Amino acid sequence: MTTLPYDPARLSVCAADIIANTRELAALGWTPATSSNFSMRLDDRHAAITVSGRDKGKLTDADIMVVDFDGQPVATPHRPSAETLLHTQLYRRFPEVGCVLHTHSLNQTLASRLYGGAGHIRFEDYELIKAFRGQNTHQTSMDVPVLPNNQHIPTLAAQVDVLLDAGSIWGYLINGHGLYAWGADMAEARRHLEAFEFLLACELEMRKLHR
Ligand SMILES: CSC[C@@H](O)[C@@H](O)C(=O)COP(=O)(O)O
Ligand SMILES: [Zn+2]
Repeated sequence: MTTLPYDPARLSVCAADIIANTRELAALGWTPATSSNFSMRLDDRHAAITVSGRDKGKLTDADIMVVDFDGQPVATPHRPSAETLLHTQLYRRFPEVGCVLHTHSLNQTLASRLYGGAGHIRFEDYELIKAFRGQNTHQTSMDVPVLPNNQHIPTLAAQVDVLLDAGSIWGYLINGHGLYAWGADMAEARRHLEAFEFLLACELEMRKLHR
């Protein structure tokens, strides 16, 4: 009998959490056409992550695999998400990060295109800013970075590292692509993801209203 380098019971719990949440996010239309990827920390060297190319609205246990923090598959023949390094860099850097969620909603994609030139989108004086960990007033502003898209994920990851060096953030947009958000656990990452989505929708509506 081979011993796995991670706790299979923890993998089962994380897989169930990822599957349930991903199904809800897919039902909202935030994961079109097999896009998006999701992960949870298993321990200080491993994460559970979605297998590449799967329909994120119909995931089963067979669609969740394990990678190490170099992004390499562990004890599985499956291919991990093409964007695995964008997940593992967060687990590697921040021991407190327990979950990373990446979606491609219409609002996220549109906002990334409209604000890609500026390089960020600013949320100011919204009550929902308090949904982010560490924020306790609406009387503040928060800049969400927008990175240029890149099919070479190590290059993208290096750009994200520069952002992470510059200050505390809970997510970023990639131009024409989507949003990455994270948190201590699934509940916090989901809260952050939903707050980003709502605030991006507000900014897009404000533009339509010419405010
Ligand atoms: C199907 S287009 C979207 C992909 O290129 C990618 O951006 C994505 O989010 C999903 O890739 P995946 O490899 O399934 O994790
Ligand atoms: Zn993507």
